[in-house]
Amino acid sequence: MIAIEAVSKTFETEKRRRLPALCDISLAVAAGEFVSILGPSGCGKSTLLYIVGGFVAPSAGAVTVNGQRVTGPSPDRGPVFQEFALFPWKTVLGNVMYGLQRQGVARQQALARARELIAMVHLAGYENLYPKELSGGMKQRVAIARTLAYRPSILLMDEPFGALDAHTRTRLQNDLLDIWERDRKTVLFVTHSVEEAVFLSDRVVTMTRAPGRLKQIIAIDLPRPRSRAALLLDRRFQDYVVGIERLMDSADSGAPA
Ligand SMILES: Nc1ncnc2c1ncn2[C@@H]1O[C@H](COP(=O)(O)OP(=O)(O)OP(=O)(O)O)[C@@H](O)[C@H]1O
Repeated sequence: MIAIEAVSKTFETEKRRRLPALCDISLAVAAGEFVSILGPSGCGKSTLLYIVGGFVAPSAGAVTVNGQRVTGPSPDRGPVFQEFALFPWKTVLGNVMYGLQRQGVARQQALARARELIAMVHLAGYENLYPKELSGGMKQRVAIARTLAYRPSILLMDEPFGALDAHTRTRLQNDLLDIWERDRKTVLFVTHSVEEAVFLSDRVVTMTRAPGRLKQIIAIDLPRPRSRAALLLDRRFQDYVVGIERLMDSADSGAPA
Protein backbone atom coordinates (compact mmCIF):
# COMPACT_ATOMS: atom_id res chain seq x y z
CA MET A 1 0.00 0.00 0.00
CA ILE A 2 2.80 2.41 0.94
CA ALA A 3 5.97 2.21 -1.12
CA ILE A 4 8.90 4.30 0.05
CA GLU A 5 11.44 4.10 -2.74
CA ALA A 6 15.05 5.22 -2.31
CA VAL A 7 14.02 8.28 -0.30
CA SER A 8 16.72 10.71 0.84
CA LYS A 9 16.31 14.09 2.46
CA THR A 10 18.85 16.87 2.89
CA PHE A 11 17.74 20.01 4.70
CA GLU A 12 19.30 23.36 4.01
CA THR A 13 19.74 25.22 7.28
CA GLU A 14 19.47 28.97 7.70
CA LYS A 15 23.24 29.38 7.34
CA ARG A 16 23.01 27.49 4.03
CA ARG A 17 24.61 24.42 5.51
CA ARG A 18 23.41 21.18 4.01
CA LEU A 19 22.17 18.73 6.59
CA PRO A 20 21.61 15.17 5.40
CA ALA A 21 18.73 13.73 7.45
CA LEU A 22 17.71 10.58 5.58
CA CYS A 23 19.68 8.41 3.24
CA ASP A 24 18.29 5.99 0.67
CA ILE A 25 15.30 4.59 2.57
CA SER A 26 13.22 1.93 0.85
CA LEU A 27 10.34 0.26 2.62
CA ALA A 28 7.07 -1.31 1.51
CA VAL A 29 4.15 -1.42 3.94
CA ALA A 30 1.19 -3.69 3.19
CA ALA A 31 -2.44 -2.65 3.63
CA GLY A 32 -3.51 -3.24 7.22
CA GLU A 33 0.03 -3.65 8.46
CA PHE A 34 1.28 -2.07 11.70
CA VAL A 35 4.90 -0.97 11.30
CA SER A 36 6.94 0.85 13.94
CA ILE A 37 10.10 2.86 13.36
CA LEU A 38 12.81 2.95 16.00
CA GLY A 39 16.11 4.79 15.88
CA PRO A 40 18.39 7.17 17.76
CA SER A 41 17.32 10.75 18.30
CA GLY A 42 17.75 12.86 15.18
CA CYS A 43 18.02 9.91 12.76
CA GLY A 44 15.12 11.20 10.66
CA LYS A 45 12.13 9.17 11.89
CA SER A 46 9.80 12.18 12.02
CA THR A 47 11.13 13.42 8.69
CA LEU A 48 10.27 10.06 7.11
CA LEU A 49 6.73 10.23 8.52
CA TYR A 50 6.34 13.81 7.29
CA ILE A 51 7.48 12.74 3.82
CA VAL A 52 4.92 9.89 3.75
CA GLY A 53 2.32 12.37 4.99
CA GLY A 54 3.17 14.73 2.13
CA PHE A 55 4.13 17.55 4.50
CA VAL A 56 7.81 17.47 3.46
CA ALA A 57 9.15 16.69 -0.02
CA PRO A 58 12.00 14.20 -0.37
CA SER A 59 15.27 15.42 -1.93
CA ALA A 60 15.50 12.14 -3.87
CA GLY A 61 13.29 9.12 -4.32
CA ALA A 62 9.53 8.96 -4.02
CA VAL A 63 6.65 7.70 -1.92
CA THR A 64 3.61 6.13 -3.54
CA VAL A 65 0.36 5.14 -1.85
CA ASN A 66 -1.74 2.64 -3.77
CA GLY A 67 0.40 3.41 -6.79
CA GLN A 68 -0.19 7.19 -6.60
CA ARG A 69 2.80 9.40 -5.99
CA VAL A 70 2.55 11.47 -2.81
CA THR A 71 2.83 15.17 -3.64
CA GLY A 72 1.02 16.67 -0.63
CA PRO A 73 -1.14 15.84 2.38
CA SER A 74 -4.35 13.84 1.95
CA PRO A 75 -7.18 13.08 4.39
CA ASP A 76 -6.53 9.42 3.61
CA ARG A 77 -3.18 9.69 5.47
CA GLY A 78 -4.15 10.81 8.96
CA PRO A 79 -1.39 12.38 11.05
CA VAL A 80 -1.24 12.06 14.83
CA PHE A 81 1.74 14.31 15.54
CA GLN A 82 2.48 15.87 18.91
CA GLU A 83 2.82 19.35 17.50
CA PHE A 84 -0.55 19.15 15.75
CA ALA A 85 -2.17 20.63 18.83
CA LEU A 86 -5.89 20.71 19.43
CA PHE A 87 -7.75 23.95 18.81
CA PRO A 88 -7.80 25.53 22.28
CA TRP A 89 -10.96 27.51 21.52
CA LYS A 90 -12.97 24.43 20.55
CA THR A 91 -14.44 21.83 22.90
CA VAL A 92 -13.66 18.11 22.63
CA LEU A 93 -16.74 17.74 20.43
CA GLY A 94 -15.80 20.80 18.37
CA ASN A 95 -12.28 19.51 17.79
CA VAL A 96 -13.49 16.10 16.61
CA MET A 97 -16.25 17.62 14.45
CA TYR A 98 -13.92 20.13 12.81
CA GLY A 99 -12.57 17.83 10.11
CA LEU A 100 -15.96 16.32 9.37
CA GLN A 101 -17.57 19.70 8.85
CA ARG A 102 -14.67 20.88 6.69
CA GLN A 103 -15.29 17.83 4.52
CA GLY A 104 -18.86 18.99 4.10
CA VAL A 105 -20.50 16.34 6.28
CA ALA A 106 -23.94 17.56 7.41
CA ARG A 107 -24.05 18.77 11.01
CA GLN A 108 -26.31 16.00 12.36
CA GLN A 109 -24.21 13.29 10.75
CA ALA A 110 -20.98 14.90 11.92
CA LEU A 111 -22.38 15.11 15.43
CA ALA A 112 -23.31 11.43 15.48
CA ARG A 113 -19.94 10.34 14.09
CA ALA A 114 -18.02 12.60 16.51
CA ARG A 115 -19.95 11.22 19.50
CA GLU A 116 -19.24 7.67 18.36
CA LEU A 117 -15.51 8.41 18.07
CA ILE A 118 -15.39 10.18 21.41
CA ALA A 119 -16.98 7.10 23.00
CA MET A 120 -14.48 4.88 21.18
CA VAL A 121 -11.57 6.72 22.82
CA HIS A 122 -13.33 6.59 26.22
CA LEU A 123 -14.16 10.27 26.50
CA ALA A 124 -17.95 10.09 26.57
CA GLY A 125 -19.12 12.69 29.08
CA TYR A 126 -16.21 15.04 28.32
CA GLU A 127 -17.60 16.41 25.04
CA ASN A 128 -18.02 19.95 26.30
CA LEU A 129 -14.64 20.41 27.97
CA TYR A 130 -11.88 22.53 26.42
CA PRO A 131 -8.34 21.21 25.83
CA LYS A 132 -6.91 23.15 28.78
CA GLU A 133 -9.33 21.26 31.04
CA LEU A 134 -8.00 17.86 29.89
CA SER A 135 -5.04 15.75 30.96
CA GLY A 136 -2.25 14.93 28.50
CA GLY A 137 -3.68 11.46 27.87
CA MET A 138 -7.15 12.83 27.27
CA LYS A 139 -5.80 15.39 24.80
CA GLN A 140 -4.01 12.65 22.92
CA ARG A 141 -7.27 10.65 22.78
CA VAL A 142 -9.04 13.68 21.30
CA ALA A 143 -6.24 14.06 18.74
CA ILE A 144 -6.66 10.40 17.74
CA ALA A 145 -10.45 10.75 17.49
CA ARG A 146 -10.05 13.90 15.41
CA THR A 147 -7.77 12.09 12.97
CA LEU A 148 -10.02 8.99 12.84
CA ALA A 149 -12.95 11.24 11.97
CA TYR A 150 -11.57 11.58 8.43
CA ARG A 151 -11.66 7.77 8.10
CA PRO A 152 -8.07 7.67 6.88
CA SER A 153 -6.90 4.27 5.69
CA ILE A 154 -3.38 5.16 6.88
CA LEU A 155 -2.45 6.47 10.32
CA LEU A 156 0.90 8.25 10.68
CA MET A 157 1.74 8.44 14.37
CA ASP A 158 4.80 10.32 15.64
CA GLU A 159 5.50 9.35 19.26
CA PRO A 160 1.83 9.84 20.09
CA PHE A 161 2.22 8.46 23.61
CA GLY A 162 5.72 9.78 24.34
CA ALA A 163 4.65 12.45 26.83
CA LEU A 164 2.30 10.24 28.85
CA ASP A 165 2.76 8.45 32.16
CA ALA A 166 3.30 4.67 31.97
CA HIS A 167 -0.25 3.74 32.99
CA THR A 168 -1.97 6.06 30.50
CA ARG A 169 0.45 5.00 27.83
CA THR A 170 -0.44 1.33 28.33
CA ARG A 171 -4.16 2.10 28.19
CA LEU A 172 -3.79 4.07 24.98
CA GLN A 173 -1.66 1.33 23.43
CA ASN A 174 -4.45 -1.16 24.18
CA ASP A 175 -7.07 1.22 22.79
CA LEU A 176 -5.06 1.77 19.63
CA LEU A 177 -4.72 -1.99 19.10
CA ASP A 178 -8.49 -2.40 19.60
CA ILE A 179 -9.19 0.27 16.99
CA TRP A 180 -6.61 -1.21 14.64
CA GLU A 181 -7.97 -4.74 15.04
CA ARG A 182 -11.48 -3.49 14.31
CA ASP A 183 -10.66 -1.32 11.27
CA ARG A 184 -7.32 -2.77 10.11
CA LYS A 185 -5.85 0.58 9.21
CA THR A 186 -2.31 0.72 7.93
CA VAL A 187 -0.17 2.27 10.67
CA LEU A 188 3.30 3.82 10.57
CA PHE A 189 4.26 4.48 14.17
CA VAL A 190 7.38 6.28 15.42
CA THR A 191 8.45 5.55 18.98
CA HIS A 192 11.48 5.51 21.26
CA SER A 193 10.13 2.57 23.24
CA VAL A 194 11.27 -0.86 22.06
CA GLU A 195 8.60 -2.53 24.22
CA GLU A 196 5.87 -0.38 22.71
CA ALA A 197 7.10 -1.15 19.18
CA VAL A 198 7.19 -4.93 19.79
CA PHE A 199 3.81 -4.95 21.55
CA LEU A 200 2.03 -3.08 18.76
CA SER A 201 3.72 -4.05 15.53
CA ASP A 202 3.77 -6.62 12.78
CA ARG A 203 7.24 -5.35 11.85
CA VAL A 204 9.75 -3.11 13.58
CA VAL A 205 12.08 -1.03 11.42
CA THR A 206 15.34 0.08 13.01
CA MET A 207 17.40 2.98 11.68
CA THR A 208 21.04 4.01 12.08
CA ARG A 209 22.05 7.31 13.58
CA ALA A 210 21.91 10.44 11.38
CA PRO A 211 21.76 10.58 8.48
CA GLY A 212 19.28 7.77 8.99
CA ARG A 213 19.49 4.63 6.91
CA LEU A 214 17.47 1.48 7.30
CA LYS A 215 19.29 -0.81 9.64
CA GLN A 216 17.19 -3.92 10.03
CA ILE A 217 13.54 -4.93 9.76
CA ILE A 218 12.30 -7.40 12.36
CA ALA A 219 9.03 -9.30 11.85
CA ILE A 220 7.22 -9.69 15.18
CA ASP A 221 5.76 -13.14 15.10
CA LEU A 222 3.52 -12.94 18.17
CA PRO A 223 -0.14 -14.00 18.12
CA ARG A 224 -2.98 -11.46 17.98
CA PRO A 225 -5.07 -10.20 19.57
CA ARG A 226 -2.28 -9.30 21.98
CA SER A 227 -2.59 -8.77 25.68
CA ARG A 228 0.14 -6.75 27.31
CA ALA A 229 -0.19 -8.64 30.59
CA ALA A 230 0.24 -11.99 28.82
CA LEU A 231 3.07 -10.76 26.61
CA LEU A 232 5.10 -9.49 29.55
CA LEU A 233 5.30 -13.10 30.73
CA ASP A 234 6.02 -14.41 27.24
CA ARG A 235 9.63 -15.38 26.65
CA ARG A 236 9.37 -14.61 22.92
CA PHE A 237 8.25 -11.05 23.67
CA GLN A 238 11.21 -10.54 25.98
CA ASP A 239 13.58 -12.02 23.39
CA TYR A 240 12.34 -9.56 20.76
CA VAL A 241 12.77 -6.63 23.15
CA VAL A 242 16.28 -7.62 24.25
CA GLY A 243 17.34 -8.43 20.67
CA ILE A 244 16.13 -5.09 19.33
CA GLU A 245 17.68 -3.17 22.23
CA ARG A 246 21.03 -4.77 21.39
CA LEU A 247 20.55 -3.90 17.75
CA MET A 248 19.74 -0.31 18.73
CA ASP A 249 22.99 -0.04 20.66
CA SER A 250 24.88 -1.09 17.57
CA ALA A 251 22.62 1.18 15.49
CA ASP A 252 24.09 4.08 17.45
CA SER A 253 27.46 3.33 15.97
CA GLY A 254 25.97 3.28 12.50
CA ALA A 255 27.67 -0.05 11.88
CA PRO A 256 25.71 -2.77 10.12
CA ALA A 257 24.39 -5.58 12.36
N1 LIG B 1 12.61 21.64 8.85
C1 LIG B 1 13.88 21.32 9.10
N2 LIG B 1 14.90 22.12 8.73
C2 LIG B 1 16.17 21.78 8.95
N3 LIG B 1 16.56 20.62 9.54
C3 LIG B 1 15.59 19.79 9.94
C4 LIG B 1 14.20 20.08 9.75
N4 LIG B 1 13.47 19.04 10.24
C5 LIG B 1 14.35 18.14 10.74
N5 LIG B 1 15.62 18.60 10.54
C6 LIG B 1 16.86 17.88 10.91
O1 LIG B 1 16.75 16.55 10.40
C7 LIG B 1 17.32 15.62 11.31
C8 LIG B 1 16.28 14.56 11.61
O2 LIG B 1 15.22 15.13 12.39
P1 LIG B 1 13.95 14.27 12.82
O3 LIG B 1 13.08 15.15 13.63
O4 LIG B 1 13.37 13.64 11.61
O5 LIG B 1 14.62 13.14 13.71
P2 LIG B 1 13.94 12.08 14.69
O6 LIG B 1 14.61 10.77 14.43
O7 LIG B 1 12.47 12.11 14.57
O8 LIG B 1 14.40 12.66 16.11
P3 LIG B 1 13.79 12.47 17.58
O9 LIG B 1 13.82 11.00 17.88
O10 LIG B 1 14.74 13.25 18.45
O11 LIG B 1 12.40 13.04 17.55
C9 LIG B 1 17.77 16.42 12.52
O12 LIG B 1 19.15 16.65 12.40
C10 LIG B 1 17.00 17.72 12.40
O13 LIG B 1 17.76 18.79 12.93
